[in-house]
Amino acid sequence: MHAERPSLSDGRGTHALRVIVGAAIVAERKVLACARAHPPELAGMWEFPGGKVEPGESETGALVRECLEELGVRIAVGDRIGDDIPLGHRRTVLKIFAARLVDAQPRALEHAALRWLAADELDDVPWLPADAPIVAALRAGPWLR
Ligand SMILES: Nc1nc2c([nH]c(=O)n2[C@H]2C[C@H](O)[C@@H](COP(=O)(O)OP(=O)(O)OP(=O)(O)O)O2)c(=O)[nH]1
Repeated sequence: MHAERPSLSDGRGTHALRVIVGAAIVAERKVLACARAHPPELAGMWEFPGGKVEPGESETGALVRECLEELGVRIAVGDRIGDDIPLGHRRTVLKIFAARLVDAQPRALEHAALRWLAADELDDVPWLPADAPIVAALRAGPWLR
């Protein structure tokens, strides 16, 4: 017997469910948006900082690690924003969490640029298409009020 990663069966075999986590970091009624530097097909599109949950890691743990790597900040992770978003044709979902800064100010260690956006500025940047429901939830919800 050995421990298995959570998995789903699709009738063609068993595949691990891959989870990408992202942080909607809110401060002073603005949310942090980050411009991707790579790969070329995603460069210039804006996203929430985050990345893949590695084997053995919690979703929250992955988000804290990614924000430290990408922005040089420690965050406190809050509630989910929106629902799971399926990404592409693979068994991958995107999950976004509200978060706040614990100490330092974010620096673009891996991104091309950072911007703090108020509710009425959310459309000022081209978000990755999958982020549209999250951007809509941020605009309608309590986080930026
Ligand atoms: N971090 C993040 N990824 C997003 C968002 N929206 C969205 O479609 N994605 C997609 C883009 C990428 O295909 C994937 C995340 O991959 P990534 O390359 O950032 O993840 P990672 O840092 O763990 O990857 P790696 O370079 O270490 O392999 O999820 C978002 O708001 N934040």
